[in-house]
Amino acid sequence: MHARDVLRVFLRDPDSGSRGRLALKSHHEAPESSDTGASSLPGQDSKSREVTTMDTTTEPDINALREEIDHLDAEILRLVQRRVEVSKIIGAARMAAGGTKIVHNREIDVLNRYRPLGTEGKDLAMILLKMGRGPLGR
Ligand SMILES: C=C(O[C@@H]1C=C(C(=O)O)C=C[C@H]1O)C(=O)O
Repeated sequence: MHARDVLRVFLRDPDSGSRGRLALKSHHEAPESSDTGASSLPGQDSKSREVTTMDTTTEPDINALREEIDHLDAEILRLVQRRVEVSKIIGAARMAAGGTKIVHNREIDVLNRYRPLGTEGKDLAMILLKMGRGPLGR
C-alpha cells in the first residue's frame, strides 16, 4: 500500500444511522501538472466523477455516490447489451459457416477473466456467456 494511502472512517451513514464503518481506499493524487491547472478537491479525482477519498470528519455524500451508482449501472447495462449483440453476431456467423455453437477455449478465457470477482465472478461470466450464445445443450 502506498504511503499516501488514507484510512477512511465513515462516522455515520445518514440513511441507516449505522456507525463505525471502516474502509481502506487508495488515495489518488492529482497529476503533478494538471491540464486545467485547477487543484482537485479532497475526495474527488480530478479526471472523473469518482469519489476516491474521505477524511475522518465528513460523512460520505450518499446522494453523490448514488448518482455515481446510477451512472455505473447505465454504463454496465449498455456494455452488457453490446456484448450480447457482438457474441450473437459471432455465433451466427460461425454456425452459418458450419461451425459449432460454442468455442470452449474462448469461454474458458472469459471465465478466467472474471476470476478476480470470486464465485460471483464465475456466475457473472456464465450469465454473460449464456446471454450471448444461449443455454448449453440445445
Ligand atoms: C463470441 C463467441 O462465441 C461464443 C460466445 C463467447 C462469448 O460470449 O464470449 C465465447 C465463445 C463462444 O462460445 C466467440 O467465439 O468468440
